[in-house]
Amino acid sequence: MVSIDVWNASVDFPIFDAKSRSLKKLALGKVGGKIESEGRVPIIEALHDITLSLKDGDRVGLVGHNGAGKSTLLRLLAGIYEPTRGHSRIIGKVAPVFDLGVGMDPEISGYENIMIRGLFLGMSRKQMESRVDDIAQFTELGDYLQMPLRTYSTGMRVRLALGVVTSINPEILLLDEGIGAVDAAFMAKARDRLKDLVARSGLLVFANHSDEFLAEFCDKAIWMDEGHVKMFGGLREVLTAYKGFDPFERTHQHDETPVLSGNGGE
Ligand SMILES: Nc1ncnc2c1ncn2[C@@H]1O[C@H](COP(=O)(O)OP(=O)(O)OP(=O)(O)O)[C@@H](O)[C@H]1O
Repeated sequence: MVSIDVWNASVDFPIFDAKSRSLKKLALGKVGGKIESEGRVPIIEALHDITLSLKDGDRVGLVGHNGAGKSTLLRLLAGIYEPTRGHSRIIGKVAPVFDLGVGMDPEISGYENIMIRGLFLGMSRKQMESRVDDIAQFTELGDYLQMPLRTYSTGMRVRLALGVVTSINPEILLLDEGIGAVDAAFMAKARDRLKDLVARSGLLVFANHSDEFLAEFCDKAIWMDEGHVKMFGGLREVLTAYKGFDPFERTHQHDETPVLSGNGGE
């Protein structure tokens, strides 16, 4: 059984090359973590005193303003960052999908990149060999798959990356935004694969600014604010508190299917 537990965890980033004058300006800003500048080296407190318990079957959306700590929290949950203070325990194999381009080599072909990216996400060579035709077909990239990745457009790269990501069998799936940049028809196709991917994942944490995406994949949510967990609960309850209105309200009485009234909280 997979699980992630975090106890009173904080993540600090000391900034050795910051200028004190620009720091004063930053202190007036609304976004970002808390900046402590009393010592000689300013420290950004990206996460502060986080306690969380996630278990098998959890489908958790992650919301919050820019710089609230969502990406840093995902990296803590992935075991990429160790807590500066506090503890974390991750049971299960993590597939971190933070940047669709990570693990891709521009100089090798699309086919070779499918293999490399799959291995990077924890699959074996054999598993990837059995999936490569299906992935190739999904991407609709045809002969381009034999060309080096550097010849691809942004949308073509995303197609390739989405093909690989949606083919894996993750125990713990951590998704950061960036699942965009493809045309609408392809996105509709990718959504079905994403749904299947989430269904076979043990545990999902998904940072996204779109209510629609969150409603499709998650039933719980964490609201991050200035490095703190401001709220952790049911998706609807958390989104309502975060946005100041209920995004599912219009359909509540007559229909269980949510019709959403807007995107993002920013
Ligand atoms: N590598 C780093 N070095 C220094 N500070 C960092 C680093 N990564 C994040 N931070 C700081 O930590 C805080 C949280 O950033 P994080 O990227 O986790 O926010 P986020 O909620 O994912 O934001 P966004 O929605 O804009 O992507 C911010 O104040 C940011 O400046």
